[in-house]
Parts: sequence; C-alpha cells; structure tokens
Amino acid sequence: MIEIKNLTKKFNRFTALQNVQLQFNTGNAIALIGPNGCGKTTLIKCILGLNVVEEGQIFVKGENINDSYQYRKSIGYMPQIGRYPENLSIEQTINMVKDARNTKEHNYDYELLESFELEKLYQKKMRTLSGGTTQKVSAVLAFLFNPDIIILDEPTAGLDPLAAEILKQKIIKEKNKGKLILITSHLLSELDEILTEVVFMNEGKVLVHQSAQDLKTQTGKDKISEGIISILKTIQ
Ligand SMILES: Nc1ncnc2c1ncn2[C@@H]1O[C@H](COP(=O)(O)OP(=O)(O)OP(=O)(O)O)[C@@H](O)[C@H]1O
Repeated sequence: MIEIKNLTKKFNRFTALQNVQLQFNTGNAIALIGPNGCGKTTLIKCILGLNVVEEGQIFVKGENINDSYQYRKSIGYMPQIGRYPENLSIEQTINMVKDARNTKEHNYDYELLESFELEKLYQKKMRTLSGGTTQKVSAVLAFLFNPDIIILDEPTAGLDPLAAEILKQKIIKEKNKGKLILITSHLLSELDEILTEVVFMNEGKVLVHQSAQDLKTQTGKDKISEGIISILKTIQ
C-alpha cells in the first residue's frame, strides 16, 4: 500500500534520510522507532507530501505521490503538535477541515469525538485548549474521513491515561478492519498490543524492518517493547 524506493532527503547539506527502502502493506500497524532526530517525522512528512521528495520515489496505492495530490485523501494524519486557527472553536475547526475536503457526502467517523466527549467543549476556542485536548482534536481529525492509511506522530504524548487507552483501542479496531497504521512513539509499552511490524531508524537510515513476532523471537522477549529496548541498546 505504501512503497518507498531509494528515498534520500536533504536539508541543504544535511542528509536527514539516506537511501530508505520500505514497503508497508494493508492491515498492519507499523512503529517507526529510533533516537531523537533520526528522521522519523521527516519520513512521515515525505509520505504526506509536506516534504518535497527530490531523490527516490514514494508510491501510495501504486501511485507515485509526485504525480497527483489525490492520494492524500487516503491518509489521515495526526501530527506531533497540531496547529489550528486560534480563534476558531473546536466545532468550527472540524467543520473547516470538512469543508476543505470538499466532499458533500462522506462516511464520517465520529467515534473518537464521542469517546473523548469533545462535543461538550465544542464552543471552546482552539487557543484556550490544553495540550491534551488539542491532541484529542488532532486524533478526531485523523480518523474523521475513514482513511485507509492512518499516520500518527507521537499520538499519546500529552494524553491522559484514559484518553490514551481510548485512542489505542481505536487504532487496534481500525487495523483489524484492514487499514494501514504508521505510528511513531517513544512510549514503547503502549505499542505492545498494537504492533505487527517495527522499523528501526538511526541517523536517517533504516537499520531493521521486521515483524513483531520475529522481533520477539530474535530477542527472546515476550513483549515487543522489551524486544525494541534490546535492539535500541545495540544501535545507540
Ligand atoms: N525543515 C528542516 N530543515 C532542516 N533540518 C530539518 C528540517 N526538518 C528536520 N530536520 C532535521 O532532520 C533530522 C531529523 O528530524 P526528525 O524531525 O525527522 O527526527 P525524529 O526522528 O522525528 O525525532 P524526534 O524523535 O525527536 O521526534 C534532525 O536533525 C532535524 O534537525
């Protein structure tokens, strides 16, 4: 569903991604793991078209992303830090994003909106929201259009434990429907129930891409999070 071929991303002379080759298939939840600054967000932004891809190619559902913007409709994105017009209410923000999609009829997914009980806060202005509530709005928007691919950058950072659990269960539910989930997180214990594959990155390179089961077998650990720690110790 997503294929990345020979992707190199430079910011002036700095190489943030080097010859990245990856393939992600439907029905999987994949964690991008690696130390701060290793290139996780840069990779996500390349897939989203927010970073220009000059060297290498990215295909989403078989289409080269440089050929059309339409592929973005297949992707829901929850950024690390969501930035919204300060003076809009939560309701106006959600309506603005719906309008921007320009689709009259849509099979909207309001499940997270309801679970987070955000309708109670509908009239609050975005600038007055706590960091965690802003994250909830970002999560709602990522799932709202029922996308086939959901990309979550540090999704549970700042969420309270109940909200983090609600989001985790939602991720599992959507993965089980056959969607592709890409997730970056430093909170490894939260990933245990979710993941089917793990990608380890360091200094802009992919070091390992393996299934969660292989990771557990290879490291001799019962939990994915413990297996990830074992691998991280060897690469840091
Ligand atoms: N727009 C940019 N201009 C210049 N350098 C950038 C830009 N975006 C990212 N970088 C650099 O690319 C490297 C990778 O950054 P990136 O945000 O992808 O890391 P990350 O793995 O997501 O880190 P973290 O775990 O801290 O979120 C960093 O050294 C960063 O400073």
